[in-house]
Amino acid sequence: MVDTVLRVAGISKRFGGLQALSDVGLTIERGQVYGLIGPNGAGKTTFFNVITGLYTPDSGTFELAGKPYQPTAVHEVAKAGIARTFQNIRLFAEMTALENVMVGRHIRTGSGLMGAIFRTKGFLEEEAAITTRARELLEYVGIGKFADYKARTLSYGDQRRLEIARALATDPQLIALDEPAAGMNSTEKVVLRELIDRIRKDDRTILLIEHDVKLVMGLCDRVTVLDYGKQIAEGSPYDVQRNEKVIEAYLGQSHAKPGEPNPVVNGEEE
Ligand SMILES: Nc1ncnc2c1ncn2[C@@H]1O[C@H](COP(=O)(O)OP(=O)(O)OP(=O)(O)O)[C@@H](O)[C@H]1O
Repeated sequence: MVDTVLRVAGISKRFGGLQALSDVGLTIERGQVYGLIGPNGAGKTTFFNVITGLYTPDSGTFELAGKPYQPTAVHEVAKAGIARTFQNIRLFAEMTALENVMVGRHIRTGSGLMGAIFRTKGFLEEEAAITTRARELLEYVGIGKFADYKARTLSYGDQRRLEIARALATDPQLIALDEPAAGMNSTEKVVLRELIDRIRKDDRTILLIEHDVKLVMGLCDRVTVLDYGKQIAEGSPYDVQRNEKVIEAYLGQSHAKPGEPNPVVNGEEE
């Protein structure tokens, strides 16, 4: 049986005179890594911001794990089951790596403020469970040894992995990664790729915006391509790389000049 995690349809979003998204829709099945690509300014981040409740869309319908949801507030969307990372890393810089992950986990806990103030037995047990889970997740993403380091002291690649651990801590239906490889060197990218592969194998579902086309094509089961806010292709990486409209969209931008290797076809974009 096909198990759909995210189904969105007819998403449009306008900023003043600019149509940033026009009637965009996609369906992501459980266990898929789904890629969202497109030249600069195509609308990828706007799409992420709409489905995660940061921007209010002008139109669109949304369904998460078979239930309609309204992406009206970020915390509601997180509770509903979408966790995300950001293009510009957003960690609590002065908190430790462990504390950053614990913050993510608190979304799924119930002791509340009174429990915290009076340090009830239930609260203390819950905190212990949260700490254990947060440590496990830091190990899982490969930065367990930095649990007690302040987030700001971690390398760029490790901060990105910490963001992923924090997102996983919410036990999401869908984990949305906004350019996870941005600014990484090639060694860090290999490690990231292995991590995303492992997350998928552990039965998670991933939506990925990424500029590194090689990474997208190697990892994703399905890909949607946006250009000027419109969906110009959807399909397997193999088909999308050969789609005329996609090749044109990338050639038409600064990504590659005519006569130079096309990043979509050759998967060489950095
Ligand atoms: N808050 C906003 N207000 C006004 N215009 C916006 C806003 N956010 C995005 N835009 C515009 O919407 C269009 C789509 O931008 P968006 O950031 O979604 O593209 P993108 O595909 O993520 O680009 P990039 O790959 O460069 O990150 C761009 O023309 C951008 O300038």
